[in-house]
Amino acid sequence: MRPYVTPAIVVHGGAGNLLPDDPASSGGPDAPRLEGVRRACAAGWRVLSDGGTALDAVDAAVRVLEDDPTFNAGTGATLNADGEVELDASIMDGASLRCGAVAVVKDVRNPVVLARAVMERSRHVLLAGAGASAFAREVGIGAVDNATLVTPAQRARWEKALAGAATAVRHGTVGAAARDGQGHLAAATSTGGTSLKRAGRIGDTPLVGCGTYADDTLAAVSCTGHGESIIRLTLARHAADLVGRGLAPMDAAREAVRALGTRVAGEGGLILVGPSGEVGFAHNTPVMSRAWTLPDGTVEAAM
Ligand SMILES: NC(=O)C[C@H](N)C(=O)O
Repeated sequence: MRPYVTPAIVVHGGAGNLLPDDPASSGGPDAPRLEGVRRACAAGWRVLSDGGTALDAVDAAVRVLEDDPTFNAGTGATLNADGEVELDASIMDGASLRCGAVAVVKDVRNPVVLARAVMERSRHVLLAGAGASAFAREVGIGAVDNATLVTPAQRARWEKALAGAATAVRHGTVGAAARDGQGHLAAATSTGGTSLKRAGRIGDTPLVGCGTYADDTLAAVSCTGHGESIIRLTLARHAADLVGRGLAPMDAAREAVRALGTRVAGEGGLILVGPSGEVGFAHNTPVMSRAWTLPDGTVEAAM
């Protein structure tokens, strides 16, 4: 039996710009984005402190963020060029290296739950589109109308963007990485992708090794930012490898994000947890909302 170690969790609510119409622009500790990542981190911590697994903790934390309309995932996700929500998500267990992912899902409220079902209840790693929806129904995940995932704020942004009035590029994905009391790692990521993306576009989030990676011997990582750049660098695996090569988690996060900028001119950020439970995060965008726990369970948050 492995000795009990102090659990740790870190979550993010996306890297990007702070827009004037962003509720977080009002600043202060209660701004919705900070409040959201704090709540998600606390939800994950509750699972860990009750003796739950890292996998359950990242699942719980990401679900909170998917249900929070402030974030670009689940309800409140950004709209594609056709004005619809198309969701991507993935989850990975660092102990077994099992993983599951879904892409281009239009009718599921919590894509991270479906990604986990792909991991645990199918023979596959990644299901997309109509096939993912059919699988959701098979495992008892109910259908929601696409319109219920669209918030008035995102509809208004979409209309502005179509009219060419929106200038700022905005990313925003959600994710979590955790270590549990047994020392196992897990990570999960969920997104609506990039705004005005072509229908059918798939970003880094559901691609294991790109948007998400977890290996008990390396690190658990969740990425956010320009998906096409992140894919080219297989950023999550790259960051995990840096920890594996001996970099401290914070240094590994910084080095991986530096490479994102210098090698592929990509914008984004990432969070990670190393095997020791030390967390790391970095971004090269103006902001990245994030929250993490201290060993006593206190939640810290920053933009
Ligand atoms: N919001 C994001 O972080 C975007 C996501 N990485 C994607 O490209 O799909």
